[in-house]
Amino acid sequence: MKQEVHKFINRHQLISPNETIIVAVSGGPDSMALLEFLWSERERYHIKVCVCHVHHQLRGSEADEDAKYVQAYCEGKNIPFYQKRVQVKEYAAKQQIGTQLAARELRYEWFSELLSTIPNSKIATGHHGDDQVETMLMKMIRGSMPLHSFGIPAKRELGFGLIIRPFLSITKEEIEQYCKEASIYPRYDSSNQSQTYTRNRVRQDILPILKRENGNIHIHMQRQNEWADDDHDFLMSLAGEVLPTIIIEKSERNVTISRQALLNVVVPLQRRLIHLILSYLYGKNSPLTTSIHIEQVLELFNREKPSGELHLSDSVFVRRDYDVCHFSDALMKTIKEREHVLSIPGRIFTSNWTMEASLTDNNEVTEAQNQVVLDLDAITEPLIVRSRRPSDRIACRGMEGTKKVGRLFIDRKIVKHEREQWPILVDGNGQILWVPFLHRTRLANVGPQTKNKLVVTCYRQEKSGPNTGSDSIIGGFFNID
Ligand SMILES: Nc1ncnc2c1ncn2[C@@H]1O[C@H](COP(=O)(O)OP(=O)(O)OP(=O)(O)O)[C@@H](O)[C@H]1O
Repeated sequence: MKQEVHKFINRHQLISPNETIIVAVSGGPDSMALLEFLWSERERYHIKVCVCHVHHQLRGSEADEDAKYVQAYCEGKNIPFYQKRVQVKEYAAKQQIGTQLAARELRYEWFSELLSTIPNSKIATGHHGDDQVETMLMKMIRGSMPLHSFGIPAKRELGFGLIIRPFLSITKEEIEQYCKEASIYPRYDSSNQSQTYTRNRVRQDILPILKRENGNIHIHMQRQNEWADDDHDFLMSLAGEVLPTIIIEKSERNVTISRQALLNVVVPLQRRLIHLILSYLYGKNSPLTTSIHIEQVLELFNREKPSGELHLSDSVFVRRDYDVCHFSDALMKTIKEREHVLSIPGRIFTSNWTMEASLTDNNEVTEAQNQVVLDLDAITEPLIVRSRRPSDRIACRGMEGTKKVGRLFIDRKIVKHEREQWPILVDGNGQILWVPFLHRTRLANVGPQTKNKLVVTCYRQEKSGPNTGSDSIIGGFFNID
């Protein structure tokens, strides 16, 4: 096991002489093993080792015991120990994110602070090969793959420093064995056993089957990651060279390109060119630069219809006028606030949700909380998606007369700020067809007379933190892990 780790550290040049490695230790087996490993090998690498521990104040006395355990271990070996208490619950409520994500964001924020205060330092975490497999599987399941590798990177930038993961080439089992041999008796986090979190379901149900098929799956996935990154770097450098040849006009907030010039290059370069443009306009880590958005833009450019629009968010806009395509957020200012035309087929993204429309002849398609099925010929096109207005009323199915949309929100106890962002589907006459998850109109029902069956689906976009796959979209408004 030790040899594997040394090989991995050298291959990825994770550690350099005279550095201080700040080991992020939860008290669990992975980070305790990492601490023991780096501490015992500190002379070999000519490094200083210290420890940081975050007290999340989430698991009552269990968390107090974790902190005491790590501190006592460090005192026993004279390892410098840093600890910080963070208010996860308050932060999660303020940011409207899950506690797991809130804990992670606060942890990484402090890691970043430590990197700026401790000179020549790096943070090391205990992520291992099984974590790698789980992460990649989860991203594949959610469909949130970026263009580059989608696993945990062996090293990446964090604030002004680097975070490294020396254990990615070994398994959890090897770590447990190492702990035993080194007489380390780590703490076990009871929430790791819970089936509540998607990761734990992947860990407990899917991973064992894959490992039974091939115990080296973590190595194969790690290799896949590394190759994907090499390919991506190469393709990105090519895309950088091609970019000026497709641009017609560029300003701080707009990019205009030639569609034909884009479509003349191979598809992997097309994807990266769009990625470069979106990153230029909206920032490298913007959730608008994911494979899903890129796919949508390419779909718009490849359609038979010579013109069309795509709304990637409330303020981000792509428009095709024959061969000239505009990427802009300034253009949106001229459009009526928060009103979007939903093409059929088509999809609209905002920072919070995705609405998707298509025609189907599948008789199995049914309505669900996040899906409505309508007779297209009974409504006036175009379909419009917009936020609510005070005078909005809907002719709810199963009810007489009309009901105020505001009342629907109140009845379902939807909080005020969510109401403002809730998508509402309206037809060309301004008739409300659907308030996703709440009510549909009693009009435009599908029946034997229906020739064109329209399906509209609404997805809530998950909010996530840095490098957790901030691009993921999940099906279901309330399904946030
Ligand atoms: N409370 C914490 N304080 C410091 N570092 C932490 C803390 N929680 C997690 N980490 C770091 O992040 C890594 C991954 O976190 P995760 O919660 O996935 O841990 P884990 O797989 O249960 O690992 P461990 O066995 O080390 O707890 C850990 O190995 C550790 O390096």
